[in-house]
Amino acid sequence: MGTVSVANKDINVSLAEKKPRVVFVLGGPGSGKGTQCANIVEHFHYTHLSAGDLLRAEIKSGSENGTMIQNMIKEGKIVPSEVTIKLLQKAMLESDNDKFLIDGFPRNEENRAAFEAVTKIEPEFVLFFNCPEEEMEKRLLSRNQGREDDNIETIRKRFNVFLESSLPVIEHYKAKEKVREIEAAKPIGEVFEAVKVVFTPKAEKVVA
Ligand SMILES: Nc1ncnc2c1ncn2[C@@H]1O[C@H](COP(=O)(O)OP(=O)(O)OP(=O)(O)O)[C@@H](O)[C@H]1O
Ligand SMILES: Nc1ccn([C@@H]2O[C@H](COP(=O)(O)O)[C@@H](O)[C@H]2O)c(=O)n1
Ligand SMILES: [Mg+2]
Repeated sequence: MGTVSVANKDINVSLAEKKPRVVFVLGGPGSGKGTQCANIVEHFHYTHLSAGDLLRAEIKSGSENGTMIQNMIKEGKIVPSEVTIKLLQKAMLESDNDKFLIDGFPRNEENRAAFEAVTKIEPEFVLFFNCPEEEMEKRLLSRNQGREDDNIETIRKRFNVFLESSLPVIEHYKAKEKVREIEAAKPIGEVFEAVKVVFTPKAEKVVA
């Protein structure tokens, strides 16, 4: 695998030439996407790109888009695709890896269509953490990571956005038979056992 570095201005090596393998990781707020991605990275050597984390880093960097992004996150709204896709493209180009977990993206139809049009990348599959709202709410209210959107008012807005805008994206991929659904309202270790089955190549699966 060739090293791709935006810092070295190696602009001739495009994302298309790199041909990254992408898994979209979706699920409601607090369903455990970030927690399980950390386990997948450790066991299956993917690079984890959380769209939310990239947007929060952009705010901290003092970027010209920072205030707009911060306001959108506080309201639980989806940031324009152009901004998020640029951050994802940059992160993929800067990585030496060619396998990516894209967590929390695409969040709506605009995200999905724009990513496909700009990058020409189709996900290998979509990992969907299905979790009841009641459980997600409990987890978010005790997350304690100082996130400005982990308050009950914003959490309710995020749940609405998930139902109205993100579930249709999951339906889109279900129609293409690309969704691998995981029951996420179980202890972290049990959820990961189900995740492992999805990521383990068929030939390696032991028949009991
Ligand atoms: N299976 C689980 N059982 C109990 N708690 C969990 C489980 N998975 C994650 N958590 C906890 O719930 C909180 C939310 O998890 P996490 O940050 O992974 O969710 P997320 O889907 O990435 O949420 P968001 O969309 O808000 O970023 C964390 O405090 C995490 O430790
Ligand atoms: N594709 C995305 C992903 C996230 N956002 C904004 O960030 C917030 C937090 O995202 P998490 O995945 O960390 O929960 C989210 O509520 C959105 O405001 C986005 O705009 N587009
Ligand atoms: Mg997360």
